Amino acid sequence: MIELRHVSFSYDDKHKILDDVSMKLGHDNQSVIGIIGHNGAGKSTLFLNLVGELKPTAGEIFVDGHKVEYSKKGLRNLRRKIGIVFQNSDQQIFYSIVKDDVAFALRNLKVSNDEIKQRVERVLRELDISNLKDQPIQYLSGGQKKRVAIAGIMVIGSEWILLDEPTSGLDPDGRLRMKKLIKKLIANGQKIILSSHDMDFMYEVCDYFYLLGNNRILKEGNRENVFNDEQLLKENNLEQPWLVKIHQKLGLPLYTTEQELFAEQGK
Ligand SMILES: Nc1ncnc2c1ncn2[C@@H]1O[C@H](COP(=O)(O)OP(=O)(O)OP(=O)(O)O)[C@@H](O)[C@H]1O
Repeated sequence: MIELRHVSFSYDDKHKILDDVSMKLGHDNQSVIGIIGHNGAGKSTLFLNLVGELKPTAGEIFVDGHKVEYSKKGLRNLRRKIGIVFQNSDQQIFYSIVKDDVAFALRNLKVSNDEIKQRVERVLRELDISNLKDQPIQYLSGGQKKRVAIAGIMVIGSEWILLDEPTSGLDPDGRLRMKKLIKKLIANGQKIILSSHDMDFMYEVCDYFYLLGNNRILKEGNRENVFNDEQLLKENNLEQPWLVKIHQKLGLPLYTTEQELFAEQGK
């Protein structure tokens, strides 16, 4: 579990971006946790605090009961536990060739060359991008770059993976692949924290939600709890997922996926 105790964060002295935020991420064995909130609500800032790229200006973060230490060693340990895939894949490209880039973190963690080769090949296969192995990253499409960035995190095998806007810039096929990938990661025993403005995607994929707004957690809970509150979503510039709209407006049961709806209603 990742626990935030009274965490505050500001980039400057004037504005608090996170103000006394307490969370117990994964407290009830949730495997995909969604962070939602309007533009500028502080989702990315929260993520950067979770991976130790930013240090809370007040409060503390605990991972599996251990307080996060901001020493070199403490941060190295944290990176083995929590990996992040940034919204903009270009932010995490370190080498020009795909296989070297994916191997980057493992080299830093002093993993042997043989093991690096094996792990990189396995992850590229899992992501269906083995054919890109020797390609220069600069010539890849946005969706392909995203998969390379994810490979670079998956290869570490960290327990937690943070995905900041994983569907931005993806076409419907890319979005579907992302859903499948998340399922695969969960099946591997990994846990995901997701942030996205794509409410339909979030609704379907996550099993617990935090709504961030006014620098605080305004609401947390399961699908039903969070997405049935139309007013709160509106106040936070968030759209209700279409499956929730048809539930509320047409009186249909609250389905989790489109497949579930069509299977039930088509009977
Ligand atoms: N490096 C920075 N220096 C100063 N202010 C920053 C910095 N990064 C973000 N901010 C500010 O912090 C606030 C929260 O930004 P953040 O990127 O965390 O929000 P977000 O919820 O991820 O937004 P979005 O949905 O648009 O991605 C915004 O007001 C933003 O302008």
